[in-house]
Amino acid sequence: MLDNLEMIAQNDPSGMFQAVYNLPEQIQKAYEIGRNISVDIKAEDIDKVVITGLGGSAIGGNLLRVFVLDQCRIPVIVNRDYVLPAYVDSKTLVIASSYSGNTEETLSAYQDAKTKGAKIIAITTGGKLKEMAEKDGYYVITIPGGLSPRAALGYSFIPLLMLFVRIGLISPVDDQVEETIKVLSDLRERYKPEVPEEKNLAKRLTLKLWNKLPIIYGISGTTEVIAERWKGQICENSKSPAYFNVFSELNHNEIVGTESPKHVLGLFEIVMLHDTEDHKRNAIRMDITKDLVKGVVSGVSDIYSIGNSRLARMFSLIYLGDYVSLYLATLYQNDPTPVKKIDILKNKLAEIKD
Ligand SMILES: O=P(O)(O)OC[C@H]1O[C@](O)(CO)[C@@H](O)[C@@H]1O
Repeated sequence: MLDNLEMIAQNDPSGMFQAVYNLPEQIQKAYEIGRNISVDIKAEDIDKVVITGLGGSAIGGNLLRVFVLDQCRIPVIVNRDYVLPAYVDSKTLVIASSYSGNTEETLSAYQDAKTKGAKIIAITTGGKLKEMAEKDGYYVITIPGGLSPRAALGYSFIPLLMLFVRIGLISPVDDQVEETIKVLSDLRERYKPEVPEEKNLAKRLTLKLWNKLPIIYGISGTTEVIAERWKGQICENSKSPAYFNVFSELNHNEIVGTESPKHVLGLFEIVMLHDTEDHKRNAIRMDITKDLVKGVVSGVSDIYSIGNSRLARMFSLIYLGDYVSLYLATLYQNDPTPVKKIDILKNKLAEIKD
């Protein structure tokens, strides 16, 4: 069914498949942008980093938070609100991340960062954020426009990673970026529409999730944000629901909610994301949980990261989720690009001034 290339083309008039296919090139360009960052902030000038953004931009920040967990000696926090926490001060680096540069919560948080006297860096394609940050004299990392924010994860994540290296918060990542580009370039030749179902993991997994409720499980400290990314991509690209949760937390509550109602649970199709750096006890928890829910839910699939470096493994899982969300969109006959409900919401919000 997913081998019908004409059907895929019809449901992707705006080229989201192409944007996903181009992720390795995007990461290469993002890396070059990152290498040219020339801020004069030093690690000793700051005692925490707050990345403020929404949706795809928040995911970029959140991936960074997890990526640096084993190295960075100061807290990295992601803020998705109009305001920043009270602990933001002159020793805080606030990174305002908005692909469009016009997301109202991010613009408001940017103003709050100014009021609180934080050190500020903006990452954006333009919009009001770039205008304000340049006028206020803050450093702006300008990334290329023309994509949906969720298709620009390379641009919203890699330059921030390079910024962390530049500031001295983490060690260089050049080899990891290189490996990531290689791994993704290989994976796209395995996941692309021309590869038939029997050889294409992305298509086979999509067929399991089709007409079901995808539940994506990650593990704290490794795949937690990737599970969230899968959920977001399925919702925005496929226009269908999906949920995610994280081990071990879900073992302390969600696991109990698997007895009734049976007809609803029977629609749950679980995807468990695995990584070589998962805490051993969490890996065991995943196995036990699988046994506990088998026969109750529709099915459980185990997906393993590919590659040696942390970065390559992270992106290998993200990439599969991106392709799955596009194939699901195809099966539901939805164009992955437009997000009409968000547009309606934004228009209604614009009518209401406070
Ligand atoms: O990166 P931006 O442009 O601030 O957008 C944030 C999020 O807002 C949306 O544009 C929708 O409101 C998402 O698609 C996006 O991920």
